[in-house]
Amino acid sequence: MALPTQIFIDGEAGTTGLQIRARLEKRGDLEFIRLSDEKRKDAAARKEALNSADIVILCLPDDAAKEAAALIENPSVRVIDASSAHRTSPGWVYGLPEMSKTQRREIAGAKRVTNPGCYPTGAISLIRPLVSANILPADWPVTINAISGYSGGGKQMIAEFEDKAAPNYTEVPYRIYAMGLEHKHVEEIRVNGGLNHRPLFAPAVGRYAQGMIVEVPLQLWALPGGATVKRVHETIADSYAGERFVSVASLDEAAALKTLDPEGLNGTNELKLFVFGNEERKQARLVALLDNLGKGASAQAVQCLNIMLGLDEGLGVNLQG
Ligand SMILES: NC(=O)C1=CN([C@@H]2O[C@H](COP(=O)(O)OP(=O)(O)OC[C@H]3O[C@@H](n4cnc5c(N)ncnc54)[C@H](OP(=O)(O)O)[C@@H]3O)[C@@H](O)[C@H]2O)C=CC1
Ligand SMILES: CC(=O)N[C@@H](CCC(=O)OP(=O)(O)O)C(=O)O
Repeated sequence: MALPTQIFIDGEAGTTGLQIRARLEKRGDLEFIRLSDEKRKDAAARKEALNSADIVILCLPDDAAKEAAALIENPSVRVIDASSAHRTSPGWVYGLPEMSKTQRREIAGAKRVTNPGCYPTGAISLIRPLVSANILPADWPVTINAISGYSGGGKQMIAEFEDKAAPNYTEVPYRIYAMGLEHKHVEEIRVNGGLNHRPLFAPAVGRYAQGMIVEVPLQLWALPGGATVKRVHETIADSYAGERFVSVASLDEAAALKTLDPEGLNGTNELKLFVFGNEERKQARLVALLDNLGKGASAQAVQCLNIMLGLDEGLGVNLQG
């Protein structure tokens, strides 16, 4: 019988780390290297753990994730980084398996996998198939609107919204942010979406813990080639046919919806895409629904881990061959 895979989650006490741990806890094929509370930020203890694991999962702020990656000297250690430190770095494979027909295989063989950002998971999944099909020119000035639950900001933002004793405690119901147009996800979306120009990204956070909606509005009449709602939907749906964790609502299902709840997929690794459109007006709203801590972080990291371990995702894809 094969020995259990040794896993070290650096940052296990944080929002993403805790959820990864909870998802993996009962697995008999894995064993965990853990540091005591006093040692979890001790560089020497972390270095030893980082170099003893088969697979390390980094659930740290960006600077600490860069530091952790640099501490790894053992060439057999494989890494999944949940932070945004390496999202567009050379030598790191982007951990969104459904992004292209070859991505799953690249993840399976990778030593360094960068887990996608929560907003980029939704945005790239909507944009990339349309750019690949030449419906959306790579030069198009894309806009992305989004709302996330406050757990997207990690322990600090959770305290801001939940802990009345926190210095910055707030009861605000909704707020926009990143008005300086320098959000850390923009370049990641541009590169993996296949765009030539930085999309205009308008995120917001709401007074609820978890779940997000990412939206790309499109004036179809302005697109060269004059795409229809039907063609946009078909193109996106075809891209994810047969995928276990990404689904595309039919146009009828989308048309029947009066509202959409950002918490609808909480606790899952699912991503659901919608094309809301009006053929006569030649306008569409492309929408992605996901859990920022599920497909947007922890559950996605577990999916990458499974692919790296060569485990069957139920898709009939042979990654070992
Ligand atoms: N929350 C989300 O929706 C998503 C988060 N991510 C990314 O995942 C990463 C973790 O985020 P999140 O879990 O939300 O953040 P948290 O702030 O909840 O957790 C970060 C953890 O890292 C620990 N930590 C900080 N510095 C060090 C260090 N030098 N050595 C060891 N441990 C350290 C913190 O310790 P302490 O407990 O003492 O503060 C904390 O436990 C971030 O890069 C984030 O951008 C990615 C996708 C979505
Ligand atoms: C609501 C909120 O603040 N969300 C965070 C993004 C979530 C996150 O941690 O992003 P990564 O996936 O890149 O690590 C933000 O906008 O900075």
